[in-house]
Amino acid sequence: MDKHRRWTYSITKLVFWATIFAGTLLFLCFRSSPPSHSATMKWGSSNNTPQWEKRVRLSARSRSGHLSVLVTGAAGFVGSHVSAALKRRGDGVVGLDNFNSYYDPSLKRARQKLLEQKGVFVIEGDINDEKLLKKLFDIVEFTHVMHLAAQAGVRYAMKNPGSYIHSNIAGLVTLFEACKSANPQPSIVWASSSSVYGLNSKVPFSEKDQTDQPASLYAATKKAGEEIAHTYNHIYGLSITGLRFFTVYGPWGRPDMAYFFFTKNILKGNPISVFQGSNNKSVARDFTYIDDIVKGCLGALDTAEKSTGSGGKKKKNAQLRVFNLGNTSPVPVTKLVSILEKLLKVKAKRNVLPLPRNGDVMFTHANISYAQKEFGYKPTTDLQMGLQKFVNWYLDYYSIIEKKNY
Ligand SMILES: O=C(O)[C@H]1O[C@H](OP(=O)(O)OP(=O)(O)OC[C@H]2O[C@@H](n3ccc(=O)[nH]c3=O)[C@H](O)[C@@H]2O)[C@H](O)[C@@H](O)[C@@H]1O
Repeated sequence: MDKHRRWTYSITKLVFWATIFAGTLLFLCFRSSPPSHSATMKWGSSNNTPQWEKRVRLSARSRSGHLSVLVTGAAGFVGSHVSAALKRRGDGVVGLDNFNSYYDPSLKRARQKLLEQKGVFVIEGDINDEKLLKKLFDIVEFTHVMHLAAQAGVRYAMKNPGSYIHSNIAGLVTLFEACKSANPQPSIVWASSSSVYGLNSKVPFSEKDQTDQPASLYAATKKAGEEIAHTYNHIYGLSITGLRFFTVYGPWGRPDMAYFFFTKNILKGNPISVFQGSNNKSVARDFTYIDDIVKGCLGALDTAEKSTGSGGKKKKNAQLRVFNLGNTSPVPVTKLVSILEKLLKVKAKRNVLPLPRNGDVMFTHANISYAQKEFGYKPTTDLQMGLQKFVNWYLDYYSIIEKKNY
């Protein structure tokens, strides 16, 4: 072999092995990168691609005559249940959630996984992200927005007030801005809270009652949200419905809520703090089961009129509503604990403490006649039955063997 041929042979060999090496590397990269349906797909320049857009469109596609809904807070407790229910009946659903760590994000990921199996794409992104919202409204003509993303919890507001402003005020405004500029404008249904009744003592709570004495920053941000809704309805013709949820509980619930962490602590043999008012008065809540809340959310969506604005301008007056979604029968927290003890077959170690002045109110009690009249809202699950379903889920989800020491 002459010198020139040897040289060419070596180069060819080098190119051959370099190609094999690069090919292997590429193969390994693609194999280890998440598949397109991965639950961890995050919004950002790397996936703001035609493929990402296709997934959004596919998820938003509804059966003919059905709704196309953007659900914010879709990996949350109420959001995941509502998203699943909408998808089940043929509506198109795109979810949005920032997966923050206010409570265990692995529970949010598990909800997301379930939704993805049902064909609901949940985008990881924040409602404060204007660009993302604009992009979503550019890709899909959403008929409705179900806005459930929020910083929840009444007591946590003293620890992290900024998070309430970020999500419940700034986030709400960013979302309303995107909705008012969208063409067509969607109708909006969003989660307010029973906490807006604050120190109200007239029972049962009616939507007509005054709500100007919030007892927590959380309540104040929800009340502010109702006022902001009024503004966007008035100026831009957005159709907006606020739903005042009353202490929603059930399977896949929020670990920061009392019924949830009571269950955890009772099972672990840890003490629980049961709050009590002055003169040994029991604190009570109008606990409302998740399936009843979902029916209320769907009823509100189905009776929402269209927004009337376009190009950011109002054409005529649009619908503005607020509904209580409660159970109409308050139950003392002491009774909640007794039901849990029976269901878990474990005696709770109760520490009775005076109701702290950190946002809690003595009782809540919903008058639901308006929601009943407008969309036939009628809760059917009492606390005993609802907690039974929650406990079944809890034991299954956390794979805990029931203790037999009651
Ligand atoms: O419906 C509402 O408006 C609100 O309902 C719940 O707020 P809350 O009713 O305070 O629910 P929990 O935190 O689960 O408390 C339930 C009851 O247990 C009591 N509690 C709570 C914690 C505790 O350690 N001990 C205790 O006795 C509370 O005083 C309250 O009466 C949610 O956490 C809020 O996000 C929601 O907006």
